[in-house]
Amino acid sequence: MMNSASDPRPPGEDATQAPPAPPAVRAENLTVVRGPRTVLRTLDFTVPRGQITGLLGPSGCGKSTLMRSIVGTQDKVTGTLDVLGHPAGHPALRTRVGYVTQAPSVYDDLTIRQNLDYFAAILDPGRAAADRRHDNVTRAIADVDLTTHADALAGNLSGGQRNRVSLAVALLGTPELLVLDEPTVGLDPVLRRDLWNLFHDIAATRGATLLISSHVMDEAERCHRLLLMREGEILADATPDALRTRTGADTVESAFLHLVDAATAAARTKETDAKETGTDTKETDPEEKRTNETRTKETTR
Ligand SMILES: Nc1ncnc2c1ncn2[C@@H]1O[C@H](COP(=O)(O)OP(=O)(O)OP(=O)(O)O)[C@@H](O)[C@H]1O
Repeated sequence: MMNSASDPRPPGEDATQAPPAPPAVRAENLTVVRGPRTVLRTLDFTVPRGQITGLLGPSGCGKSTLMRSIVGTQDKVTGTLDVLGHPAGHPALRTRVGYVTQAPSVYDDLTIRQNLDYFAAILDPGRAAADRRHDNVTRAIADVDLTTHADALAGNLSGGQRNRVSLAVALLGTPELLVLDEPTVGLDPVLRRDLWNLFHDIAATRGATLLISSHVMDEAERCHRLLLMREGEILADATPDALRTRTGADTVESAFLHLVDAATAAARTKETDAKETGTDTKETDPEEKRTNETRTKETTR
C-alpha cells in the first residue's frame, strides 16, 4: 500500500519517534529565466515521496526546464527548490537522485554491459565492490529488458533501446528520486507498458519517488499524482481521479483540455481588462522582477 503524501512513514510507525521526512521535492515561488524569457513562473508545488508523479503538458511548456532545475543543472533558478531535504543541486544529492535526459547518454563504441560497467565503477569504485557491481549491472540490464542485447554495441541499437540503456544507468545506484524526461518516447506499446510496470515496481518495492514527464496523456492515467503544466505555469496538481471529478471529464486528457480552455479564457479576460485600464499584464516589469528576485529565499545558481 502506498504511503500518503502527508505522512511518508510506513504504516504503524510511531508518529512520536521521528518527524515526517520532507517531501521529495518542495518548490516555492520557483522561477526560471532562459535567455530573454521567463520560462517558469512562481511555481509552488510538492512532489510526495514513494509515488509516481507525472509532469504533463504540451511541448515547450517547461517540463525539461523544471526537471533540470530539480536535478541542479539549470541556471538562473530563483525561489526555493528543496530536493530530499536539501537545496537542489546539493552535493549530498549526487547518489540519491537519478536523472535520465531526453537525449540518451551512452557511449556508442562500448557494449551495453561495458557502458553500465563504466558508470557502475564511478558510482561504486574499488576491487572489493566488484561482485556487487557485477550484480547491479546485471540487474539494471534485466530491469530494462536488454539482457539478450547486453553484448551489443550501443552504436548499433535502436533509439528506444538506447533510451533504455540510459534508464539502466540511472537505475544502477538505486536512487531515492528518479527524474525521467520523456522516457517512453519512441517506444512501441509493449515496451511502454513494460516500462510503466517497471516504474510502479520501483516505487512499490524500493519506496522510490519517480517524477516522469510525458506529453502522452494516456500515460497520465498511470501516475499516482499529476502536475499539469502550460506556458511555464502549473494548471493543476492533483490525482487523476480528483482531476476528472473536478472537471467532470471522463479522461485526464479531457480534464487537461478543460483546464487549458479555462486558463486561456481567463488570460483573455485579463488582457482585455488590462487594455481597457491601460495596464500591461503580459510581462513583469524588469524593475519589479529585480525586486521579486531579491525577495526570494535562495540565491540564483
Ligand atoms: N537556451 C534557451 N534559451 C531560451 N529559451 C529556451 C532555451 N531552452 C529552452 N527555451 C525555451 O524554454 C521553454 C521551455 O522549454 P522546455 O524544454 O523546458 O519545454 P518542454 O516542456 O520540456 O518541451 P518538450 O516537451 O518539447 O521537450 C520553451 O519555450 C523553449 O523555447
